Amino acid sequence: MALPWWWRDASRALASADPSPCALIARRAAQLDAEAIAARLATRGYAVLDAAFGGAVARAICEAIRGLHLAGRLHRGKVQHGLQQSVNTSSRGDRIAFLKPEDEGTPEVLHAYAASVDLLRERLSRHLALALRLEGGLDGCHYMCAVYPGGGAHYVKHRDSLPAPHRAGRKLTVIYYLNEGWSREHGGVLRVWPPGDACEPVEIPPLADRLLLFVSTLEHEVLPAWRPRYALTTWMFNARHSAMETLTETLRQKKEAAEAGTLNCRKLLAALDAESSDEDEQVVGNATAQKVIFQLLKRRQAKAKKAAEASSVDDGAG
Ligand SMILES: O=C(O)CCC(=O)C(=O)O
Ligand SMILES: [Fe+2]
Repeated sequence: MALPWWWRDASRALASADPSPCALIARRAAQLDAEAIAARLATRGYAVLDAAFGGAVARAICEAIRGLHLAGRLHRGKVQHGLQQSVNTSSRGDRIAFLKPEDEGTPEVLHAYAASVDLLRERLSRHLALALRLEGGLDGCHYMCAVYPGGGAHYVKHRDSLPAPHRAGRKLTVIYYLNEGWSREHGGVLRVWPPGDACEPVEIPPLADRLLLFVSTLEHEVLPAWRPRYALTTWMFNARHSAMETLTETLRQKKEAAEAGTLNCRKLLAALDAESSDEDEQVVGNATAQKVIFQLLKRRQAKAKKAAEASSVDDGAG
């Protein structure tokens, strides 16, 4: 039976069409040499891969992030102090958004990228030397897109994870750079300090289609960028260490709050004894107020007991 004319035309068109960025990502990701990347990370602490997914993929991802930026979905990057965060533009000038690939609003190409990087994580986590180096396996990924708007936006020297003896959850930082036509005068170079004291930093310009992986405890810094600079960052994490890190920090904060409460309580009681009312109401938290009331009740009880004893002595004397 002869095929209809449209069938022949359609199949020709399909065969000649460029594969979509999503298809390209999946294809190229499968070709990445995870074994070689893992070996390099285990020995040197970082690995740079150029022409990682192809220029078309970098362009499509860059467009998707630009779209999120224009739609107001990015916010100022925050500086982390334990579990607390604050905006500090002199430390960090980027605009970021954490991506949840499962969210409906996530562009398809970012979804495809996340799926492929997650596959790379699985393959990297089978490498024993790397697991030993990271003191744990790689259980999942968190994704963040970032735009440095130019005008000297930078990120001061920092680590994404605390080094030993801490066992932080983030194990590997993986950055896909998206900047076509980037040149020296645009700045925005990433400096990474490889392990070992004597090492000079390695300078990595954020060139389009470059994939950089490094151990998250390494110090690094983004030099001032003079043109908008786009990147998509993934943190590969160990689930048990992440949970322990959160728990340790929560306990530390609770202890700190309790200590501050005890101090406030002493100050308040001293103020009560001195019958002064200079204390700033703002320093009194709920827990502190409870402690103060409890102390007052105890004092009242002690006073009442003393008075009762005194009156029974009086009665006896009468
Ligand atoms: O974009 C980069 O090159 C690094 C950014 C960075 O260090 C971070 O977001 O923690
Ligand atoms: Fe970082």
